[in-house]
Amino acid sequence: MGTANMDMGAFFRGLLPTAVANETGFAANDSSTHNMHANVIESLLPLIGLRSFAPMYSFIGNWLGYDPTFILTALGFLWASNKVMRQMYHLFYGLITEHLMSTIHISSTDDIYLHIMKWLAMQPKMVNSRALTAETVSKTAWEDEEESNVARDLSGLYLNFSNQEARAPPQYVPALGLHNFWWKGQYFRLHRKKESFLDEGGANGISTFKDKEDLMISCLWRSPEPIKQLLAHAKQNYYSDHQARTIVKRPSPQNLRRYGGHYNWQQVANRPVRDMRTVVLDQRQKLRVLADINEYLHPESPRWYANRGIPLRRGYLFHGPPGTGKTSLSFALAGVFGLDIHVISLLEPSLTEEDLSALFNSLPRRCVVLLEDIDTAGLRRPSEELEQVQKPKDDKSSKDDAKSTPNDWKVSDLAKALKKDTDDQKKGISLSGLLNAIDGVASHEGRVLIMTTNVPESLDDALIRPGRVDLQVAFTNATKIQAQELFIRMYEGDQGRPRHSRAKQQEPGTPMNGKSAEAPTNDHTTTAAAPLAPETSSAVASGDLDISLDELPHIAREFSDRIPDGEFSPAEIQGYLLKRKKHPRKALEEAGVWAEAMVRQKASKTKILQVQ
Ligand SMILES: Nc1ncnc2c1ncn2[C@@H]1O[C@H](COP(=O)(O)OP(=O)(O)OP(=O)(O)O)[C@@H](O)[C@H]1O
Repeated sequence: MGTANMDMGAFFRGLLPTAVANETGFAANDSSTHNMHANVIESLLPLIGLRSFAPMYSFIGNWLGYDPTFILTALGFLWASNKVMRQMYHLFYGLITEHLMSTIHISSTDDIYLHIMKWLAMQPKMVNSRALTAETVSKTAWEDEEESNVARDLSGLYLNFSNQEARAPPQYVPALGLHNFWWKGQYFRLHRKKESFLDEGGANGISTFKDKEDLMISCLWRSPEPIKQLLAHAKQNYYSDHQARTIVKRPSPQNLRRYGGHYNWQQVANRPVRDMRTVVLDQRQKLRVLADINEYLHPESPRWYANRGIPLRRGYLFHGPPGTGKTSLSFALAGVFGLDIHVISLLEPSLTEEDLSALFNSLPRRCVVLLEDIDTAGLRRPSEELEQVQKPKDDKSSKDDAKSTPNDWKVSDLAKALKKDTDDQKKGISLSGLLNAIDGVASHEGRVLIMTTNVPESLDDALIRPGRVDLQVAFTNATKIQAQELFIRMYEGDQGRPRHSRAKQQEPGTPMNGKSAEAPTNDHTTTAAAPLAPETSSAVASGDLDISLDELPHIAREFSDRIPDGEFSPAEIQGYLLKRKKHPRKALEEAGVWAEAMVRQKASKTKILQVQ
């Protein structure tokens, strides 16, 4: 017991090194002091439940041959110094962060978040970080792709994209947590963190937890200037090819729109700019619109308008039959002025008048707003129009209805009644709602508003009065000159390697290679099965045509002679040419037959094409 007491004293000296700092020696000679310690320890042991350790402690001491107090003292010292170091580190770090570092916070709901994440994904330095998040990269149809990356099927004739996902490497971005990186010789710290928040009033009014991410970028500098430079650089990088692209935005889904602001619009496409030359339209009309928008967007315009008390807005009405180029011109205009295009269709069922105002309210300073189908505002819903169209066809049934007594009941009556009920509930955008959005308080000044319609006559005068519509552009079915231009546009781009030598050897009007006009004109026509074979990649890629460059204007003129004036929309002519996109001569030869068949089809109002 005495030994145990003595050992326990040593044990406590180890546990409480500061308290026993002046005590030295495992076996103290001073027995009175020793006894006093022993008593104190003996009385403390039951309190701290260490009595059971006493035998083990003496056993370890005997086994080691020296007092375990030294080990415990050393461990205690390490633990304490670790604590002190940590505290000092935090203190030091806190002081540096507070006085020598600057931080900029970025919310994942802001576009800057996209800019910086795209830039980070492109930084090999960050990719070398040991904590990364891998992301699947989905490419758009417009992104360049090497032909050698595309596989073919076993026959070698058809392209095969079954392995395209496997070939696309993931993209790596810094994972959640702290990262350090250097840019332009400057140290940056990136803290990526995620927070959950309770989203009240989610879908069907059910509250759900949602994630929100934040980025904190800090630099070792007393001003955030280096971070601002970094963000500006990331933004520039993000928009590096913006000049050659048009960003298309549409209203976000309803559940996102209720967050307002930035959430109202979502990018749906980022496509190459549409060249103005590819829109076939009367040259004077085109130039007039271009000049008008150019003047309106001039930096001097806001002051000019303000000085005269005129609201800074400009509206355009593009009207004409379907497929005549209204949307195409809008996109080409957005491309010319480097503006994003915000497309709203008034036929969208979930769009309310409040939404429309909110959408106009959250437009950027300069942009093109394309309001499609404005004739549907405040007018009959399309379903009702359909009913009207169907009525003459249903004459027989209406006669039957007349014969039937009021007591006769049909299932179709119930269906009609139910449909009317839902249509009444779904009122859509009223005319006043649309006018409010266009020029009410919510309207954003500075934007280019383009409204399109197929039925200008049905528009309310209020909608097209000056101030709301400042310039009207009429689109018509293709004239002969436009058909000729469409023909040239279709084939000139692919004139990369015209077969001058081969073409020159031909008699004018003689099909290539001496084959009949009906025979496919690529080089795989020697076998009976060849007409079914697709054009091989080399033929498609090289742009080989069955005519020469010099012949194109002449053939285009001949083609336009075979197309009746103002009968077909540019979209119809384009569709015809697209089916013969490597065979302008064939397109010329078959044009007459196609035009006749189309005229017949239109006259008979059938939707089934006899010739395509
Ligand atoms: N004037 C034109 N010049 C060049 N291409 C045209 C022209 N008109 C139509 N097209 C082609 O036809 C297709 C449909 O054109 P677009 O969508 O611009 O017609 P739209 O008048 O807006 O039709 P809708 O009234 O049905 O919306 C596009 O592929 C476009 O390239």
